[in-house]
Amino acid sequence: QQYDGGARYKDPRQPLNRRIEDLLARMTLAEKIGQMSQIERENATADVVRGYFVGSVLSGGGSVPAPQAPAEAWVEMVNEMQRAAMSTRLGIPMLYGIDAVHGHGNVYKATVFPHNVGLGCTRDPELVKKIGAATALEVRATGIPYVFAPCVAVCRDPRWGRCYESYSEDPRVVQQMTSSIIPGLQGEIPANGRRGAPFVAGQRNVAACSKHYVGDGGTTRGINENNTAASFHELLGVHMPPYYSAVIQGVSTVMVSFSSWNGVKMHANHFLVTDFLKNRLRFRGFVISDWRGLDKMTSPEHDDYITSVKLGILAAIDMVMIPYTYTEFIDDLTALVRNGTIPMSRIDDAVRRILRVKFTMGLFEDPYGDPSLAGELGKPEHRELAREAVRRSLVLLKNGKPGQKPLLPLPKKAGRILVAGSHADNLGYQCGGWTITWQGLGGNNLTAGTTILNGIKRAVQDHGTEVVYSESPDAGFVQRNKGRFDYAVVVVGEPPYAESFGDNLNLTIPEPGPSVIRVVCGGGIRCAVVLVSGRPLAVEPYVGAVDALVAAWLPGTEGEGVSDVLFGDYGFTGKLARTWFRSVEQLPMNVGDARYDPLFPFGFGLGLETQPST
Ligand SMILES: O=[N+]([O-])c1ccc(O[C@@H]2O[C@@H](CO)[C@H](O)[C@H](S[C@@H]3O[C@H](CO)[C@@H](O)[C@H](O)[C@H]3O)[C@@H]2O)cc1
Repeated sequence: QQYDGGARYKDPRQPLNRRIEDLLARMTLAEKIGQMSQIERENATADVVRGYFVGSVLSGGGSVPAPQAPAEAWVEMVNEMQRAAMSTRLGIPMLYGIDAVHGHGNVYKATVFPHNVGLGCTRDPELVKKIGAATALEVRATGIPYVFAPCVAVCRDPRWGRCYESYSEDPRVVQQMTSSIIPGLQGEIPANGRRGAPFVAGQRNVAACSKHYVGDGGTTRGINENNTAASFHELLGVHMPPYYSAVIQGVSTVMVSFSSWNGVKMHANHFLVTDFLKNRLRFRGFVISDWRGLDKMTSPEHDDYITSVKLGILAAIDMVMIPYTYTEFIDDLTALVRNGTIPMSRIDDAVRRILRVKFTMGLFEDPYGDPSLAGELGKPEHRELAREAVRRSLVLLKNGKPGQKPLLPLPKKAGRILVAGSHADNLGYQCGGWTITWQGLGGNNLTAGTTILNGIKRAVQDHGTEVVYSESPDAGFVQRNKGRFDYAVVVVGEPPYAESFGDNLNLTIPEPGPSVIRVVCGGGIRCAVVLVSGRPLAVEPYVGAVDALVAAWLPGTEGEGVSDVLFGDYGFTGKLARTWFRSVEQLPMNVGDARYDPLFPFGFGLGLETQPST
């Protein structure tokens, strides 16, 4: 059927399902399988996008058009690929996806918000919704309409390298944040919206992706991509609740986990993907695999690949993230359909879901990035929001030794103060993984932001206080000068990491952190220790020696949020969203467990009122 602008599916006045069915009926098998293929941007030349009818392109962690690429370069890159997609016979726009783990973290000069482990401590859904909206604007500033966020993992063991991507060990906190970040990213679903239907409000919002379905945070000893041994009841009670919330909020896509449930790979789990997510929860967006998720179904990886393709597509994965081996995937899936192993009805279900998301989000009407949004990237209002999130995420674990007055809030007016530690003046360390590169970086040149030391200096600059910074002062220095310092701030913690590179069985504070704590705090200077980490660490050996202890998590680019609270311009309001263990031998140990003997329990956090600046 024609309308004045061409085929019915191109007419935005047509009902959604009529557009979907009209387009589907026109598509060849090659065009359908192309829609199910997501390739890495490195391979997405115009010829490949056009020749394989590619439906989606992604940036893997750290995959950028050029180092320190500005928003305009991102928009041009995405639009060039889109022009190729729009030039195909049916002109189906491609969907560009990227991670937004803590803001638009891959992108130079984007606002980097606190990682989820800190946001969970705010217990502030409205704040998290605003972060979603700001993130959507920064992602759109680069011409991208789709993010692989939020991670809605319920991390049950801090030995997991991705625990910082999880809001909490408590599914209710994760649900609360999920129900906020998704409408922040996608926009609020309409009151009369169809349950489970994907929703994106407009061109200042992005399609979201709740991940990694399901049980990614429950693996044995927190081993990344490993097995989650749990009864169906426990899976439903601990790991599934955030997906109820995500579907209710109209999440557009769900990403399947690399992990297994009771020995069955999630990427091959028909019961949980089809029977439960699609049929029981009525999820009507599309299910996407993780990076090379079909390859990783077997050990060794990619062994008997065509069987993995069969199992994954029949489990009901709809779009496959095949960064590099897209020709093999396309050939294998084509063969499986041609020989009847995979029915065309399964392919049509996948393509309907993909088209439903693309039509709903207006991608056919607005396929290209909007250069006028470039100013949204890293804009001051977003940085102020991030600074507020840092303030609200800090958790005060100790303040004052027995019989002594509390150290915090620190007086701005002091003769001389010492700032020490590897994380005091290191923007990369305070951002953590998934920042500019997949694994994150050290140093202060990776992007724009303010370090914790910057914040301390600015806080005291008008009060005649001298700030002495020494990353790793030796005992002699401290002994010679201890009488000259009113107090010290010691900032230590973990270096950046992502995924399996962060798996850690001992969870000790990495050196030189403990040494600096011992030298400074044990050297007779009153000290506040600020811990920059993606999770609770083994701090019991040091708690007695310090005057104050603050969990800052991974605060991101706005380090002044830490000094705002250290000096009392704002109070401490954060509450632990994770149990703080005494010893790793206790793990896993979560709130509600019969055996529960934490150093600091779930929900703990000392309060501290603000004080007039002195
Ligand atoms: O050199 N090595 O050793 C190495 C190892 C593993 C790699 O594998 C790859 O590295 C990353 C960067 O290339 C990719 O982002 C993914 S991660 C995956 O990708 C999705 C899209 O980014 C995210 O939404 C998911 O949440 C996440 O689980 C993969 O792990 C790459 C290199």
